[in-house]
Amino acid sequence: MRASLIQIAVDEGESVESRRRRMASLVRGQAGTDLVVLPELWTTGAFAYEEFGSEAEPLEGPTYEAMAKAASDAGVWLHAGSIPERTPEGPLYNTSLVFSPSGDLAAAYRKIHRFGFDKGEAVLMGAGAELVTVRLPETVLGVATCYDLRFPELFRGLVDLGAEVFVLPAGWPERRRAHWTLLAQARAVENQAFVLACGTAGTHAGVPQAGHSIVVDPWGEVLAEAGPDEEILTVDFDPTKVTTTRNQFPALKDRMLGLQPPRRQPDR
Ligand SMILES: O=C(O)CCC(=O)C(=O)O
Repeated sequence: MRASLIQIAVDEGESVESRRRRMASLVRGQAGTDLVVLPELWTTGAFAYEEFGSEAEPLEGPTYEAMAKAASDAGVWLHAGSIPERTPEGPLYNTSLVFSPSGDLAAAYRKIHRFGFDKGEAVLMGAGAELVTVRLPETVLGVATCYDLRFPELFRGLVDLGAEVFVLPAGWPERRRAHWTLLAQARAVENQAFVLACGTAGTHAGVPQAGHSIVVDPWGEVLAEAGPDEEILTVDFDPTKVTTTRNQFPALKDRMLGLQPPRRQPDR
């Protein structure tokens, strides 16, 4: 399979509309690739909290329309990164969209772990509650977003649903780039799965972005890594390596489920 991760720069100097047009054209340029992956919240920037409300769109809004068309023009599976989704019932969500090569929506995933502790996304957006996988002809994708990378139990849940390739759009800050690389490799090794993690470049809301989108194989080896600037990272990988790795080193079969807390010792 061939995958392309489009690490676009999200800078304040460019309007959302211009970046959306530019992204659609970059996706159209990926014809011949099987799977294209975009970053988290690339219309506004993941740290542009003040833009979330004004730039939020319904699920089938302008980004959906532009990306559905770009996927079908290029004939690719497109993980279109995420949008700030406005819902009729009120809350915003950080929602990822996955399109099939005919431009149909194959899946939508609302980010489960919101970043910011007591501010930013954590207070402005609602939490998703459902794990999402997408079946491609060659493999099964497991979908997660940015801060989710810090929560291994989410990825185990995706493995239990059959995921072999984790696709993770992000807007990871430069300040914690070492964690990004380490956690991407950890999620790959512990789950014996591919990790395709696509971040942004540039600086928005005063937060320099890490870039360094990365593709890791089920043995934890880095197949490709971008630099800090805008870049399209293209990689060829063999999804059957997941089954081979899981058969040759069957650590997942040794999982001990349902571990109990320690029994209380009697007082002496
Ligand atoms: O976990 C981190 O260090 C970064 C997470 C983040 O930036 C996000 O989820 O938007």
